[in-house]
Amino acid sequence: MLLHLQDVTKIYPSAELPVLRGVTLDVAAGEMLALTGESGSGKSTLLHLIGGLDSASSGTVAVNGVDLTPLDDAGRAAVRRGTVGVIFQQFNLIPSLTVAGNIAFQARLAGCHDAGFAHDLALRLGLVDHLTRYPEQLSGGQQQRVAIARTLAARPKLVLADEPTGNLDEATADAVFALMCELVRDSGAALVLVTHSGRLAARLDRRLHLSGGLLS
Ligand SMILES: Nc1ncnc2c1ncn2[C@@H]1O[C@H](COP(=O)(O)OP(=O)(O)OP(=O)(O)O)[C@@H](O)[C@H]1O
Repeated sequence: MLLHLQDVTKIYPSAELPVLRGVTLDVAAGEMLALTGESGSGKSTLLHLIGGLDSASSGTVAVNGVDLTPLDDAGRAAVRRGTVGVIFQQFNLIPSLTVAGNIAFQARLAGCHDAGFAHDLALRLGLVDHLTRYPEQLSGGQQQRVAIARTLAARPKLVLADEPTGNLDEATADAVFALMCELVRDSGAALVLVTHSGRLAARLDRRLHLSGGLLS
């Protein structure tokens, strides 16, 4: 199993109640899953645990056969670099790098930069005329397409996307979402998508709902 969560709980030190109360989840290689839930239900928290950006209070989080729970921040980051790609709502591009530099950034960190593959992604995402521009010179939809290219250029086995089209108008969001799904599917990666949109969730293989700290 590419992703395996067993009885995962999360209690923030400053909070009285747990955000996650025993989440168990398996995601197979190549599977595309939507995670929905009310605001504050813990969707981003769960995604952060899967991506190794934070640690669980108890339970097991295993990515590609590696249990993240005993690892420190650096250990989790090492697993993430080689296996997991994250796409955020706010794009999170590096302002001082060009589009080409941003696309290559994560693949370089992961030690797998391939100029031909990066160019191919730029072509499919309609970015070849913008490669020498900087993020601030791009529209929101273009910036998110750069973020998608940057993530996929590192050839992750698992893509985590937190409201990736939440900052875009509906027409742009639909186009970017369709392109993201097509490219993730072609890459063979699995996708865990956090979304408020039932419409977008309906387009994926499987849907799970987070409520009261549990998945159903
Ligand atoms: N670092 C933190 N410290 C303390 N509490 C936190 C922290 N991060 C999140 N929380 C709390 O945990 C709960 C779940 O937050 P989370 O961001 O995971 O929810 P969400 O479902 O992603 O919400 P939204 O849909 O609004 O983005 C919320 O009550 C939030 O206030």
